[in-house]
Amino acid sequence: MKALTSSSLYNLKPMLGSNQPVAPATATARMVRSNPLVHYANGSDSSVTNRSQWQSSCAILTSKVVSQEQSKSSVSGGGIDHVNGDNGVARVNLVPIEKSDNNNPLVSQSHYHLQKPLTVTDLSPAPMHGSNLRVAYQGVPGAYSEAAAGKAYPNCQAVPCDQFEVAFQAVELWIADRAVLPVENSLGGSIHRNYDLLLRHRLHIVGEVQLPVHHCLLALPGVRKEFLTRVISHPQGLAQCEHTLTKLGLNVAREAVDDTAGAAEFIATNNLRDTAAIASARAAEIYGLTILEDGIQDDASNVTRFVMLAREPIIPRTDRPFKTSIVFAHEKGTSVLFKVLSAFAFRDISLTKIESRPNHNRPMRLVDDANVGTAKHFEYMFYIDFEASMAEPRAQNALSEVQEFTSFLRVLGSYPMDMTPWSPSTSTSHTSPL
Ligand SMILES: O=C(O)C(=O)C[C@]1(C(=O)O)C=C[C@@H](O)C=C1
Repeated sequence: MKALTSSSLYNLKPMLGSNQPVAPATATARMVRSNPLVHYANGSDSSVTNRSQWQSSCAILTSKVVSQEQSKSSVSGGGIDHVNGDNGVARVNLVPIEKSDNNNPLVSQSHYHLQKPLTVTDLSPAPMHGSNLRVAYQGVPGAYSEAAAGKAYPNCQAVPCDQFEVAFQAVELWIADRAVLPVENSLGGSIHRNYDLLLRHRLHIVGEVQLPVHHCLLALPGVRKEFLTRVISHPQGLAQCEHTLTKLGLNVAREAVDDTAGAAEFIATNNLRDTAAIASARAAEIYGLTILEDGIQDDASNVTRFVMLAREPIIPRTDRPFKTSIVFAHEKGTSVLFKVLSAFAFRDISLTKIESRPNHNRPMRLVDDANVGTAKHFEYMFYIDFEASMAEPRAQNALSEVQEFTSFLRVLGSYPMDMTPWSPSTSTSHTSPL
């Protein structure tokens, strides 16, 4: 499958029907009520979806839309006649039900679904496993992100995207159902860009996976290490193998590319006999390269943590360990951090991650419940992951307190923890069922 690019997403819009963006049904869902929603003042908030796609997927829903202007425009195609705007609420007309064709099981089945009233089961979150789930990831086949998609959603359809931002947009535009996003590695640390993207988009974290990352040095068949003048990979791949490359005597140029498997593909496509790639054994298989060295990560227990993103949050539970991710800021500076940490310490809630991202010169537009927006300047945005479910009173109380200390607080998601024990990584070629 060809990787999605931002221009291919743009080209897809007219094909899907209307190219008018509209907010998804839960775009305004707030887990901590009366909390301001964040937008970038420069209008870069791209939490949009395709109107006709959205309408055809949910025939009997109403949704708050981005603006009255958008809600008033009529839509053609997608099986919905038109949408009326009224105080920012779009009413979706019901799809007319055609005469039933009892000889055609598909037609009669779809009518059955249209006529059947919604039940509690219909409203429960989509199953974690399902062969129909389309999962967007950054990279090309053979990338670790593809393996993470397969670990999170066995038998899913993995959708390659050329950039992380495109993976977010693929979900927002209903081209994919989930996106999988690397956020931190045990050797290379945080993948900062993805924290910024989590803030700028309105997707929800619905799960996490820890993927052991087992790197190989790949080259064209017949190439020996002595021929190499260059090693290419994703910056994280290069960082995770830095010392081993030096130990192997490979003091050659190191160049960063978009993803590890893309590096392998680049060597194969351009028949580069002086270049090696750091990538997975599966990438070697796909692009016809040989493995010069196996397991070249600097630490055997090299693990990358990925989060899964969806348009809707999942309902937090207490029957298994959950983690919750939040982002917060205060316009009066960073002294708030100590108070926030104490809200968790006081309730014995363990933190598994703290990240701060500078936010200078990026005013943000916060929207309150009355839809009134104000521009705020935050010097830093703080991200925290803590080990508790939003369904637990202690987590709810901690967040109420955090909300008192902060000018901006958003729950990015409350989701089941990946409890897989961290063990030395083995080859990832067998971990991906894709
Ligand atoms: O390039 C890939 O294969 C990816 O999936 C990206 C990525 C990352 O961004 O950290 C994922 C896992 C590894 O840590 C190396 C690279």
